[in-house]
Amino acid sequence: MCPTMNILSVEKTKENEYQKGVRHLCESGITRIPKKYVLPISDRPLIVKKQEKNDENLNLPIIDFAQLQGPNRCQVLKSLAKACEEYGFFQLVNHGIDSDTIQHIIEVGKKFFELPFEERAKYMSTDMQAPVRLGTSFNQNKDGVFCWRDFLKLSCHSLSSDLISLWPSSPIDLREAAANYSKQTIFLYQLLIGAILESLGIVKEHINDSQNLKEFEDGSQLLVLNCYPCCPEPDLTLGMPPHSDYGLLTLLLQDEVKGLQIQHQGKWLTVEPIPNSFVVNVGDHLEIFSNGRYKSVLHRVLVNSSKSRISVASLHSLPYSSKIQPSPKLINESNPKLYKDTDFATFLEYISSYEHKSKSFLESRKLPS
Ligand SMILES: O=C(O)CCC(=O)C(=O)O
Ligand SMILES: [Fe+2]
Repeated sequence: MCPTMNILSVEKTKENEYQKGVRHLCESGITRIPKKYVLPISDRPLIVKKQEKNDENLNLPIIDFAQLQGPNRCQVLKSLAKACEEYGFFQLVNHGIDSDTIQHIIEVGKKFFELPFEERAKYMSTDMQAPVRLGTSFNQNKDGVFCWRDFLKLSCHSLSSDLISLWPSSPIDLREAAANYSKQTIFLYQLLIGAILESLGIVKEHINDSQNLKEFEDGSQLLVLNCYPCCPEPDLTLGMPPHSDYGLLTLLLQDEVKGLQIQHQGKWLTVEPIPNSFVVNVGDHLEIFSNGRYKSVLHRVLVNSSKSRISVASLHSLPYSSKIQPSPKLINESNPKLYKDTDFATFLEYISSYEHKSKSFLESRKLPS
């Protein structure tokens, strides 16, 4: 074999290995990260020293869900609107989902990623639309530099027993934990999106037939279990690159290990985990629906050398038959329409065909001002 062929086939073998994920890579006992994961200097995180740490920690606005359901609703709706406008993020406490349900999903997530590679590999797919998909990086079909994340995506669209039977059978209680978690987060989401519409001044009576409340309540749900293994060189890579979430709302559960950063006033700030809370963020579809009033904000994930981290993102979006468009209720002479209408199929094609980074989808939808 000629030397160039040899180099090419070695590179191809390495590429195939990286497709197997970060946990698989770590199991080989690496002490440095392969070049495939090393970001260009300008994209690397600046991991700050201990004494400066307080400056970059962020206490997100806190929304008390129990208060939202009580006599103080009006006041809480105002705080909700402010959080969605200024941060695009908030922490939700007193949400009513019991701590057993929460611990259970985190536990099965940890156990799943600890399974032998062959067991996990059954669920690998590079098809972005697969109902169950174990994958790695951000978009492993497209990413030039890989990020330090493995994930399991479970589609929860109309939670039928046929769908659940496609989910991993190991660990033994994964299906039960994920189905229970899905039901409870859908319920929470429905109450929360109702409150968000109300905070935008769109109450039930004002929702017209073309975009009725049911569309918001009956949308799709995707659960993403994210696993970020310990990384020997955390300042050279990221667990997730800067991105915004595509849907209406994301309910994120993180374990006690911090890593999530959001971009706020031009700075990357680390979100302090609060036990038993959700980090909730506005997605691209809600930014469009609100005609830019609520912000879908860039966020990314740092990794660290001593602790692996698990998070569970529950992504809620409109049904696949819907049009993604600014609410006519929020458009008037002083608030002209800022985004084009998009049908869901066009949107899905967009996210699977582009390297879905930064705010590129939103940028592509902006109307010239
Ligand atoms: O793991 C995290 O903290 C964030 C995950 C995330 O941004 C996502 O799944 O879209
Ligand atoms: Fe995200």
